[in-house]
Amino acid sequence: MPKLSTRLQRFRKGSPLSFRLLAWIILFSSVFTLIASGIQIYSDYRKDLSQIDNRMKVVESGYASSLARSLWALDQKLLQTQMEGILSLPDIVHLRLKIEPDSELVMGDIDRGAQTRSHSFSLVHQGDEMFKLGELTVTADLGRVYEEMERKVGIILATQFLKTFFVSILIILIFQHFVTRHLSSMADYARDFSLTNLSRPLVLDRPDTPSNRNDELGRVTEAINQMRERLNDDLERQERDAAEIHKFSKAIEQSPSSVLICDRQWRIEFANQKFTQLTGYDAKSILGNHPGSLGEGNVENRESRHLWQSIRLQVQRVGVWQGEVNSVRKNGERFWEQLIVTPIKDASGQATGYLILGEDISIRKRYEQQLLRQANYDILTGLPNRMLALDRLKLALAQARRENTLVGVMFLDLDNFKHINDTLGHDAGDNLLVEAARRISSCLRGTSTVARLGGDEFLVILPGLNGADASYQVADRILKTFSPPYILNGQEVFVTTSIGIAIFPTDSDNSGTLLQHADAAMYQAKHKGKSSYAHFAPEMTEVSHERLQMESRMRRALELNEFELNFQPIVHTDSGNLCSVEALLRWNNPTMGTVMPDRFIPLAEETGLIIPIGEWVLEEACKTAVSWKEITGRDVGISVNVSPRQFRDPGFTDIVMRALSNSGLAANQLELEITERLILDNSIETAEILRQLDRAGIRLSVDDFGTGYSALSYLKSYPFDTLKIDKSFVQDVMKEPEDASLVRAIINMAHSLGLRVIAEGVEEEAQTHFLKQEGCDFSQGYFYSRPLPARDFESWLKTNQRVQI
Ligand SMILES: Nc1nc2c(ncn2[C@@H]2O[C@@H]3COP(=O)(O)O[C@H]4[C@@H](O)[C@H](n5cnc6c(=O)[nH]c(N)nc65)O[C@@H]4COP(=O)(O)O[C@H]3[C@H]2O)c(=O)[nH]1
Repeated sequence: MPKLSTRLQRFRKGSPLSFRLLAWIILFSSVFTLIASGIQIYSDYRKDLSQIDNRMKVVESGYASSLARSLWALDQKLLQTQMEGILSLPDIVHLRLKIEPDSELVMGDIDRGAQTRSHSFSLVHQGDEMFKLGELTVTADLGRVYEEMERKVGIILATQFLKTFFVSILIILIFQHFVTRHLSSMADYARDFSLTNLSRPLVLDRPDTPSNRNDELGRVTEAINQMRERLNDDLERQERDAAEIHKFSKAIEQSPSSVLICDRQWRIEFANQKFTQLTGYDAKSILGNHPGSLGEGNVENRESRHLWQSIRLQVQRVGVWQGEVNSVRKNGERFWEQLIVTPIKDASGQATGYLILGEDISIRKRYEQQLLRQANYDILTGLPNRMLALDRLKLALAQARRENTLVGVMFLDLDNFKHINDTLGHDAGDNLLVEAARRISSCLRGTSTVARLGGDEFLVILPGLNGADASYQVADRILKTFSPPYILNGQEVFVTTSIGIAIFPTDSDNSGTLLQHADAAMYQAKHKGKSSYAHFAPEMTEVSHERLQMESRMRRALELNEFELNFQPIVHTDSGNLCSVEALLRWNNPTMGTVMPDRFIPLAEETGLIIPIGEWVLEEACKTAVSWKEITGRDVGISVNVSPRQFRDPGFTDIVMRALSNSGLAANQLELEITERLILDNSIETAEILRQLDRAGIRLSVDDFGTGYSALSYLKSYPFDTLKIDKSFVQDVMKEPEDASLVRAIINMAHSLGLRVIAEGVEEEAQTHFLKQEGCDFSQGYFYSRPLPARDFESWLKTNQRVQI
């Protein structure tokens, strides 16, 4: 409780309401008191007057007969005594007795100016007859009554005023205690109220009881505190929003991607630092411009106009545009960027602007082009490789079908290449291949294709022929260009070639069969004597007899239990500790011996036998992996190769899930290795199967990366966990700087896509140092262990020092 002095001070200074209240209470109560007192005084006055009247009536009733008797008896003395008796009565000051007929007796005095009241009555003798003897007029002085009234007025006014004053003070003090001081606190609170002290609630100096909480002050306090809390919340939200906005704007400003924000009319409103870095345009200088108008002359550029038109349409229809764009920097230099364009929508879903995110992918593009070259061209000769040659062959066949022409397919093999390679060395062999490629190419027209299929095998495709003769002429020309000697290691060497020819559509209308026929014809040519050509004839298919035999053996191999799995460890590159194991298939045939997968898997694929074989591999691999837990005391993951044919089989996912449930292997311990070629078909089914497997928790890896069309951008679209760099790159990292830079780029890019990397074919320690330095996650190769049969691999697991158990 504040001290009395403080309360008084507050009362005087800070409580005008109390003062005004006091004044009004005094005024009203005074008026009221005055009216009440007036009524009271008036009624007392009336009472006094009626007392006097009564007294005079009492005189009449008490003295009239005795006075009449005294008059009748003419007893003057008695009359006087009686009149003196009347005069002694209070307030009676004057008596006038008129005696009949005409005498008068007066007693007492009346002060001049005095207020009086008189009462007259007749004095009558009551005998047989009634005689009026006289009349007495009694006069009373009202002076005492008036004095009394004045005194009363004084007393009443004084007491009423004091009473009113003190009651008012009391009321005020009570009011002040219960109301106004709290109002003052509220006023002080409201005066001090600011956004900086929102956490201090308003607390009134009174007990916190339910009744206090529910009265008006309690409710106002609660309302103020609720308002404070709301403000507090709003402020906090505002601060949070501001912090978020600040964070986002910083993130956008410092984003590693370039960011452009455009308004609804595609006018640039904002560009971040990265955009300036990437394009050379200062943000301020491009505000208001269309993003497609940047770059000299771009406004006029039809290509750019079309591009932005289709971007605009797709964003409107689909809600996003994504693609790779060849953009121009301010200095005119071109670069590749990956753009994502999305609308910025308001709460009602209306586009209020557009967000354009850009990422410089020039390096990736360069490597993709390099990889593309690598995948499609033979590095040594610069000629298309097998893959590109097959593509071209398919194109040529399609064109020939449309134009009704023939296509010549030639298979070439250098007759004594192996001997030259062995005797003169690999460099001489390489030089020979380069020169042979040049000579073959020199015999062909622009539309023809010459490709190196591998080793010393070349393929020539002659599209748009009118007859088979044209292909014989080309074959003759080629044989002739081979006549001059080759200079290898300073020596003249004579090299010949054998050519097999198959013609579309007479020999086959299918590219694969055409190649087989050309191959068969080439063997025929070789048998005929070298340096010749042969056109395919059906008898030559004998060659495929071997294939048929293999196929029928393979059909029985599963029943006869001829398949076996070998296991090769995959280790952590930095520690050499075991990470997981790859299962590799072997076929132990009594006649053919151990057949390696490269020999029989393509045939298994072609014949569809890969599906039951693949199922057996999955079952066996999962079961074996579970059995290792007893040896190592921990889960060991297993990688299983899946061929495209197997993958596209409708029952594939069921087969995988069954293998997991039969063996009890956890899904995340199984990794499926899928070749890069499979992703290239880019079909919806492929994507869906991959996603199904991913959802089931199975790990997915891209195998033989670098041998197909290594488009890293495709990898983004699929849920891969791991990328396996093909051994052909890894094996030469210490010899070929180009391979080293390619491996480095693949590792970096895979990491940037969130993929882990396995290097295959690690054979030397130096390679492990290189891979460690480049941050390659895992390694696999003969350096760690060759693929081993199950029992040998178990011993490896038990004895290998590097295994962390
Ligand atoms: N030069 C060299 N080679 C190394 C080294 N380390 C491992 N390798 C070999 O590299 C191949 C790695 O397997 P891949 O790339 O998946 O290539 C495999 C895979 O694509 C396929 N394959 C193997 N088993 C299966 C299977 O069960 N199903 C299917 N569909 N394909 C399989 O056959 C291919 C060849 O298998 P393998 O002959 O066992 O050959 C294996 C392995 O023995 C090394 O340091 N140097």
